[in-house]
Amino acid sequence: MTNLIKFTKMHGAGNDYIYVNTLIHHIEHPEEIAIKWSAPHTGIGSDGLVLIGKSSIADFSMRIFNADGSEAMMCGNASRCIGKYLYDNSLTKKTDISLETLSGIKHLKLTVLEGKVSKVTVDMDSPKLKEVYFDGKSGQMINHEITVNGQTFKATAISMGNPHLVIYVDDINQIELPVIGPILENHPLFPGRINVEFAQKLSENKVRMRVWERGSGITMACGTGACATAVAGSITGMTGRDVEIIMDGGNLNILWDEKTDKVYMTGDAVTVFEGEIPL
Ligand SMILES: N[C@@H](CCC[C@H](N)C(=O)O)C(=O)O
Repeated sequence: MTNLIKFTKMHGAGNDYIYVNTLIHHIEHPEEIAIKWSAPHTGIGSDGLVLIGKSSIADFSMRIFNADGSEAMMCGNASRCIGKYLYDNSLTKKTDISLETLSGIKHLKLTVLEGKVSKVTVDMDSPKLKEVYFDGKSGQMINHEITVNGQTFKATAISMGNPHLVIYVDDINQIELPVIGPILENHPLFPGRINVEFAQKLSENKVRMRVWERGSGITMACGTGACATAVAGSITGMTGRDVEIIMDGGNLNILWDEKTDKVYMTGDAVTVFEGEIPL
């Protein structure tokens, strides 16, 4: 008998994932399923697969797999969508939800409009600048010069639970993201690969950003990437600590709180459709 799996396609700022409630359906090999279902022509089409599950240390848990099947530690846009999924499907009545991720417990604050979640603020915890994810050495990488295809960029590495390389440029339209993105993702400085954000300051509190995601390529938005971009903007003196990040698929508001050192991300969460697919 065919095992039909119920899924929900959701997006946050255009970053789209397939969501499965593992309280109902067990997914044995998520790495393989993520590749199969994310394929645009032969699958459902998405930036990856997100599994919602139970947790012994938080209200629920999240696992996130990129379109190439690699598992990531954290996903900002998916964490907001999970908040919507849980509330809109009556899996919780809470509007403050704790979510276990591979990078720790995150706290979600839901805004409910006419019985449905319209936006979510996530406490993304403190950014880390000294995490060992580049070059096998610890230490900071702030405005570090990296040359790719004859172009030299000033890059800042930040972990928001997952690794990001943020590069501020004068004109983002001059950046050939499909060419430069994969080179930086796989640069020898980053043995674990890295997410790459190109950013252009529009004003003290507005930044245009485009992303090349590790394991998924160009996506319309990246929540952790938006947080890293705001933090990099602030530490390099480009922006303030309260910034709107404008991406291809939508905007996110990022606040890096001076008192607590925590980063708060606020944005939409949208249900696109529900379906069933054979495993
Ligand atoms: N789109 C995400 C991040 C997904 C994981 C990332 N590609 C990685 O491998 O670290 C977000 O919204 O944060």
